[in-house]
Amino acid sequence: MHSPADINAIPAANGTARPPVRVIAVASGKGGVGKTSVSVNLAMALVHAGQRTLLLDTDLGLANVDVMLGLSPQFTLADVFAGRCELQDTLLEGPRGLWVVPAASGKRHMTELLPQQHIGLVHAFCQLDLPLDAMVVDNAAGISDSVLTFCQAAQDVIVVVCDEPASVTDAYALIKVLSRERGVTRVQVLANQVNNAIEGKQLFEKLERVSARFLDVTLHYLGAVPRDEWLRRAIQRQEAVVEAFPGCPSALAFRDIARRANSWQSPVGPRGGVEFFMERLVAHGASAASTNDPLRSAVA
Ligand SMILES: Nc1ncnc2c1ncn2[C@@H]1O[C@H](COP(=O)(O)OP(=O)(O)OP(=O)(O)O)[C@@H](O)[C@H]1O
Repeated sequence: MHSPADINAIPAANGTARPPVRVIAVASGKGGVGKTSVSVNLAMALVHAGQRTLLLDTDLGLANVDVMLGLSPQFTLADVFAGRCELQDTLLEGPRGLWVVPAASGKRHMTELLPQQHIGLVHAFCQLDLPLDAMVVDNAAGISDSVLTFCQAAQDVIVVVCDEPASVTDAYALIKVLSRERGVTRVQVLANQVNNAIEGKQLFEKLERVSARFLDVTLHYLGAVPRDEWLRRAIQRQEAVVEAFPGCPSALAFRDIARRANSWQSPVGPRGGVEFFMERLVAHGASAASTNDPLRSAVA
């Protein structure tokens, strides 16, 4: 395993300078609000917009990106951590050349990545020689260390919220921890399963009011995805709705959101590829590790 300091010594696989990859972390606090649907469709919509995109499933407890896309992984991230394969072996090619790194479903003991595993992941990604413009990270529900570390390392965090009291409360809890404990100053809010545009905006305003009062974070309204029967049908068909039913309301909303994400300021960093994100991941994972139970780290 590599220490955080070693990471700077890891060369890009082909030694050439590449522009930094735009990394977008998708999280929600509460489960079941549509985070994976958003990740899958945003990634697919970015591909439609000409962005070479990788979708990384980091939900090691209840992974389902591959199921949503009808892909059959032979290996998953869990196999990488167990030393059974290289990260390269987990790569799946989805529709239109979307790259997918699946996680493993039902591994209850793997719901949390240890700091060393974060570092191992960094090393593996630095060796992965994929030409990429964007990476979408589908996080687990909740506010575990892994979720916080992935969000903190990404250039942008999308918090998915829907019109249920628990969703709003949990989204606020996530934003609060990201802001207070991880120094995140900017969060994109996406309202999912809304009945109309006004409902989406009101949901955002509710979160914004309370955040502006108590937190040092700026919330941006990324937009709303309507509650859409076509999206459910696409899930049944194991396809992204932007692929299966490109003219339906949710697909149009996802395309709009991808357009907006494309207009965000590009990341700047001394190194290219995914190294920018990965170095941040290691730095933040390492600082989180220093507050962790040393016994827990020692058994990794
Ligand atoms: N915009 C939408 N319109 C209609 N149904 C939706 C929409 N978004 C999500 N759903 C429904 O909600 C279900 C849960 O969505 P999804 O699996 O994306 O949520 P999640 O937040 O990732 O859940 P988990 O936390 O369990 O991973 C989907 O199976 C789908 O039926």
